[in-house]
Amino acid sequence: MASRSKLVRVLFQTSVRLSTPLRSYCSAPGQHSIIFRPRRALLFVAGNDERKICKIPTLDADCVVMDCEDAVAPSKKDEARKTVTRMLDEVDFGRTECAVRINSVDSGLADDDLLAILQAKNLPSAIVLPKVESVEEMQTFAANLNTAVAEIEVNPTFDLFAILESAKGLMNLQPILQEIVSLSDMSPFRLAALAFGSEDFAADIGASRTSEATELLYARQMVVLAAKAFGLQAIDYASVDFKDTESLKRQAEEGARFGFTGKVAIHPLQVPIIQQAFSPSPERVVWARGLIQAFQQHQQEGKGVFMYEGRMIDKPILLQAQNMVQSEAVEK
Ligand SMILES: CC(=O)SCCNC(=O)CCNC(=O)[C@H](O)C(C)(C)COP(=O)(O)OP(=O)(O)OC[C@H]1O[C@@H](n2cnc3c(N)ncnc32)[C@H](O)[C@@H]1OP(=O)(O)O
Ligand SMILES: O=CC(=O)O
Ligand SMILES: [Mg+2]
Repeated sequence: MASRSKLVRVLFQTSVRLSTPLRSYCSAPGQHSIIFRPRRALLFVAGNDERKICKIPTLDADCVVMDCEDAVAPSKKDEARKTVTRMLDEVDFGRTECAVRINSVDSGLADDDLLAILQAKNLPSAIVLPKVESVEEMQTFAANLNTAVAEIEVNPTFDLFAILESAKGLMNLQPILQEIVSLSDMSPFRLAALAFGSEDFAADIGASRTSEATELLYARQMVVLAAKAFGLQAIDYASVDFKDTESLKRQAEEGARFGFTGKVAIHPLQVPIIQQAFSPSPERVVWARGLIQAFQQHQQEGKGVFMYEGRMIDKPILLQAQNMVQSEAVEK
């Protein structure tokens, strides 16, 4: 674990380095950390699988996550780092945002991942950190990222997606999030999303996975609640049975109803199904717009509650309708 004094030293070194903008982000330069990005499908791909990475621009995913962690065998970690770094520079990902999942802090591999990836000229806009479990490892991550950034000539800022996938991580969630927010004041990252890692979580608590996912219910809702409390996007689990597209549709629609803003995809077949599930349907948007208008009329008449298309409407339902209209607007 990095001591506070080491962290402060590294932060100081970072703050005095050159800031010539020689590099760029691999998607949407200039939009980083300012504009809300829809991240409905986050398509994972093994970092050492060049053939699959080269297919990404044809798949119309909101976000690709090139993986250096569990999709990569221990003997291929170095190959994955080199391939990801090269792909960042060689592939035009078009509208698809680029993220990289590094190994967990606990693995001892995260430093080398960061140092390698930061050699790319087109840096990823987001870093995905798996198996987040403690305040101390977030301090180590921040110190390591600051050290790695100090080696390059630009001042990037990364969106951070933290994956919660253990009982310990979920039980420590609030202090972890508070620490990340305070570290991000002095570090080149901004926490943007929480993701739920169902497969590691099931292994951690000794659960058996089912298509209905009732064994994940409490943990998923904890992730959504924490994400909303901290103003973050919430990314639901990977449905690994990728040929079962009917179940995927049901699972993705359920995630959207729970308040998740997106979902992990592992196969191209899943991308359109997930993106559709996390987009409000045109009929719902028309319904929401009508409701908002009716609400305003009733407010002018001094009525807080009224009936609209057979349902009782009051302020919280107005807020839900406003969410729907807003999410349609950002996805355009
Ligand atoms: C629990 C977790 O940690 S989830 C996150 C980590 N897991 C991952 O990253 C896994 C990502 N997914 C994959 O690697 C693959 O989809 C697999 C291994 C599951 C199946 O791969 P394949 O056997 O090649 O599947 P399939 O033959 O159906 O693929 C159809 C086409 O889509 C491509 N494809 C498959 N998955 C992906 C992907 N994730 N990204 C881009 N292209 C892909 C294949 O290359 C193939 O095209 P090709 O014939 O031109 O090569
Ligand atoms: O990392 C993802 C998971 O499900 O585990
Ligand atoms: Mg995992």
